[in-house]
Amino acid sequence: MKIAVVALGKIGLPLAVQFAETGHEVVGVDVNADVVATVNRGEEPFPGEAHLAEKLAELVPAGRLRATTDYADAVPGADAVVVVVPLFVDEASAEPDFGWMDSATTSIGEHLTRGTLVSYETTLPVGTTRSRWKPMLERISGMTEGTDFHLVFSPERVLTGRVFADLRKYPKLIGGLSDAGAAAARVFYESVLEFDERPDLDRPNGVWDLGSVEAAELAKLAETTYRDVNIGLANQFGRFAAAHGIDIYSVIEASNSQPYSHIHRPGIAVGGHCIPVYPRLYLWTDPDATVVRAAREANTAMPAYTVGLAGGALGGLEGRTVVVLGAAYRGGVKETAFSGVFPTVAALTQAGATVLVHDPLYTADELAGYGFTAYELGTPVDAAIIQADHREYADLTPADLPGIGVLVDGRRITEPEAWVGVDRIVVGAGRRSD
Ligand SMILES: NC(=O)C1=CN([C@@H]2O[C@H](COP(=O)(O)OP(=O)(O)OC[C@H]3O[C@@H](n4cnc5c(N)ncnc54)[C@H](O)[C@@H]3O)[C@@H](O)[C@H]2O)C=CC1
Ligand SMILES: CC(=O)N[C@H]1[C@@H](OP(=O)(O)OP(=O)(O)OC[C@H]2O[C@@H](n3ccc(=O)[nH]c3=O)[C@H](O)[C@@H]2O)O[C@H](C(=O)O)[C@@H](O)[C@@H]1O
Repeated sequence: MKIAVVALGKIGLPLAVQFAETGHEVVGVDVNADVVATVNRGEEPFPGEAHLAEKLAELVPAGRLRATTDYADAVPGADAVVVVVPLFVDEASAEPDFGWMDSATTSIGEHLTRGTLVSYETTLPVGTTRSRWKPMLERISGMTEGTDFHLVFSPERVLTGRVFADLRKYPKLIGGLSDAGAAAARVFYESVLEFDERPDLDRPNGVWDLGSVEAAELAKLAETTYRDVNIGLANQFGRFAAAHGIDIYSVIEASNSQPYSHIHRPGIAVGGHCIPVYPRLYLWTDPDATVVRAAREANTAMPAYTVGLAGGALGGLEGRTVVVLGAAYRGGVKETAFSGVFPTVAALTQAGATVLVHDPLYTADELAGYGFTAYELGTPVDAAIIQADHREYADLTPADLPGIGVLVDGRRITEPEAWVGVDRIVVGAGRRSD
């Protein structure tokens, strides 16, 4: 098969590699010429994805995978076009911003030929595939979906950093506009993916046809909104527990020892371009979903609450020097989309603190690009707030942060024994040391 993968980002590039590894001819299209050039050298454009570097170094020189900025070089004659261009939510209006996706869809439509399966994998509001992509592709290509080409939605559910393992582990959900489209998608995904056995599932692991594009769209929004709502609940429990001298982590461990409880972890922020965003895509079509809205509010309140913990312990933040540890939205990922670093720095600055930011994955110049002043370990500070659970932060000691009086651990990754003599506060557990 000839396959085009549209967007060689943190998801699209590993997908292109996966498809090439299963013996197909794969061309990746990206508008970023630097990304294309890097891939064509057989190198990875971003760090952190397990096995990506070695797979690229093998597949690209062997001519099994290449990249281009030119849709005309990738889409015509393709058996399948897989689209993973990001969709954004406009911060001010809370409306989805389809800009990048519309542009990609226009380019695909201009070069689409008969017999191609087009599969959108980007997370979408329910109804988008049918009401937006179908008419757009038909108008631009001059062809008819269902007879000339097939259009399906198949959400991508993998976690960055372990994409290749997750592709084997999770059922591949699909939804078509017709039975024939769904059948074509099944044939395609069964030929490019291999699935681990999952005795824990009621159905065999593999391609799961959900019967409609809308059901497949909702499945992705449901699982991610569930995560946000669950974390929102954990954050409310955590705030209550800390106020009552209870360690929520031991409570959650106890509650989750029974099979019907899966309470997530409280923390300083819910970041990334997925979990904080998808509930808003869901709310866009179901504005009455009060549970979803309340969880969003509970989670967005956490950075200011966490800064308040530091301020309370220091007796005010005016004139204090505070370092925020972690610019990334979670540990081990070089990504700042909706990261808790932004509201945390804003709240500290507003309270009059001098704010520094540290992240092992970012250079001082990169941090300056966000308007942050970089912090070097070993420089005196009054307080530190752990924002991202980078592994390195578990090993920090007060000697790394000379003068530190207060540590607010927003991710509960430090051990109390290492912080004797420092006022250590864990979000969700307060000052308890057990
Ligand atoms: N990052 C994640 O953890 C996950 C993301 N997803 C889905 O994958 C989508 C993509 O996410 P990432 O790969 O992380 O994004 P990314 O930000 O890593 O990469 C996006 C790429 O799209 C390219 N691009 C923009 N406009 C384009 C166009 N018109 N034509 C071709 N390429 C274009 C950019 O140059 C960039 O290389 C997300 O919106 C989400 O729906 C799904 C599961 C996990
Ligand atoms: C494990 C999982 O299901 N992940 C899905 C998710 O991945 P992502 O990279 O966003 O990470 P993740 O969800 O762990 O953390 C988000 C934030 O919550 C915070 N977080 C997390 C867990 C918790 O208990 N508490 C908490 O505060 C955490 O600190 C972060 O700030 O979104 C992807 C996507 O839809 O595109 C899915 O494909 C993935 O399967």
